[in-house]
Amino acid sequence: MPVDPQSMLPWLETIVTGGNAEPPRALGDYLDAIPRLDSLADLPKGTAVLVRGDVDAKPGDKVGKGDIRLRSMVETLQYGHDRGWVQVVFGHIGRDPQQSLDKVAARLGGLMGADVPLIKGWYDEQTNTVTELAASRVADAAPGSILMLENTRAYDIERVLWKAKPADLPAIAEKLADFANEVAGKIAKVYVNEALSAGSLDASSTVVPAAMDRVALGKYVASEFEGPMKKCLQTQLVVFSGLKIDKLDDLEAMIARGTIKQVFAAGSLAMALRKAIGELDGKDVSIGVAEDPSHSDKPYYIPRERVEQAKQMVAEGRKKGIEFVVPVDSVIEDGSVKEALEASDQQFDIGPKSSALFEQKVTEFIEAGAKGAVAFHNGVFGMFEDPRFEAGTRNFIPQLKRMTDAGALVYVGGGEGGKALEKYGSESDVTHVFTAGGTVLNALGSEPVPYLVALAMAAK
Ligand SMILES: Nc1ncnc2c1ncn2[C@@H]1O[C@H](COP(=O)(O)OP(=O)(O)O)[C@@H](O)[C@H]1O
Ligand SMILES: O=C(OP(=O)(O)O)[C@H](O)COP(=O)(O)O
Repeated sequence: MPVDPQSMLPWLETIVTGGNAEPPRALGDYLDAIPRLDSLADLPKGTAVLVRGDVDAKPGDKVGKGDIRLRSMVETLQYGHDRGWVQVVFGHIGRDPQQSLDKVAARLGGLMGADVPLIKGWYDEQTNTVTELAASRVADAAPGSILMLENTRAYDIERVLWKAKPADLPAIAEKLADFANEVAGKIAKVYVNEALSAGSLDASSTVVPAAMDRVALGKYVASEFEGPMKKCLQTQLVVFSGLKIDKLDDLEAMIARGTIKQVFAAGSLAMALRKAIGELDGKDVSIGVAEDPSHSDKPYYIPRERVEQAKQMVAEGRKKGIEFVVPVDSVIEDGSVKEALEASDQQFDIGPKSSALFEQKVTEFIEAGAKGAVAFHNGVFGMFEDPRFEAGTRNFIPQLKRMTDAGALVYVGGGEGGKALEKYGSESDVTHVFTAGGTVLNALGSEPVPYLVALAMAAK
């Protein structure tokens, strides 16, 4: 059904405010509201179906390399192929709008044992229309075909919601409604989301469903949310690290769920927590340049309100018996190790005493009876791409294996944490590795996953 700009506006408000529901809906509520792939079993042969695909991949020289997200789509695409649907896979690759999906289309073709032609120039931003070329390629495709549209981020409209505030929405609602209607009118009116990692506010994930007659969750995405993701909602031990301080919101939401007993933190989060713990215990802890307002434009900067937030989290957490395990030393910019940072120091990794402390705390977790306990690991402990700052991350990966071997269920978020596991250990060291980073944090943390919000609305 075409969507008009008046109904697009509240739709967009819901998307950019992260659900906007009171009380906020839980992951399970969104999942219950969205049909699964089997609900489309009655679609006749030849039906065009848009598949929002997890195409942000870097296929290596052979199958199995860099294509895990593409392999995650195979079951859903095979299902549609067996029913003779014309499946049109679309999605983004990287953040550079010039990047092409040609290698991705070729690898997907290899995985499916079929040619997957890539349709370039499928949208005209001047006229805000799907091109005739793209429309006719889809209309003329034989039943069972799989086609791919070129990188959705080649078009500005795909990214127009990224920084949009509610006040900006009236001015863009019409254009986005036109976009959704064009795609529905000229490509397909049925939509499947099989893109676990597509967690940003891309129009292909959050706006196009508005004009669809029917939507469904793909096989892989549904099973990841229903299985491992729901299991992670019961985490007892969480390891959180990385550079993004807004992960503090996600950590707070995870703690609020009430199952967490131990928090291991490194990176920026640990800086905020170290400062907070120091202030609560009456000690003056410096976190170096991370608290220097002249660095407020830097990614490692920790605004004062984040320290206040961390203080509240620690104070309340301690009352509930939650243990916060934070670094006791840091590797700074020149590669040396310091226990107390000076005002001009920037930390790039945790130090050896911290690694020993983390190992000791994992031992305590195991000795307390880890069997069946859930551990969730996200991020990296330092700038691990540089050998001078990799030791903290490298030393912790074997701790994940120790927990797994002791019977714990260990889950690792994709993104950098997943890369570190691949580099210093192996997937078999843990229970499960997600093929997404940001989406997992959304699902477990403070904001709902935008595409689940969109699909739940579309399903209504
Ligand atoms: N001190 C640091 N601690 C953690 N990560 C850092 C640090 N300095 C730089 N980084 C970089 O930040 C990236 C990871 O941060 P982040 O984006 O928060 O994690 P993720 O992508 O897993 O969500 C890595 O590329 C890492 O090299
Ligand atoms: O690789 C991705 O996410 P991830 O690094 O959170 O796993 C996705 O393609 C999302 O990418 P984006 O953060 O550019 O939207």
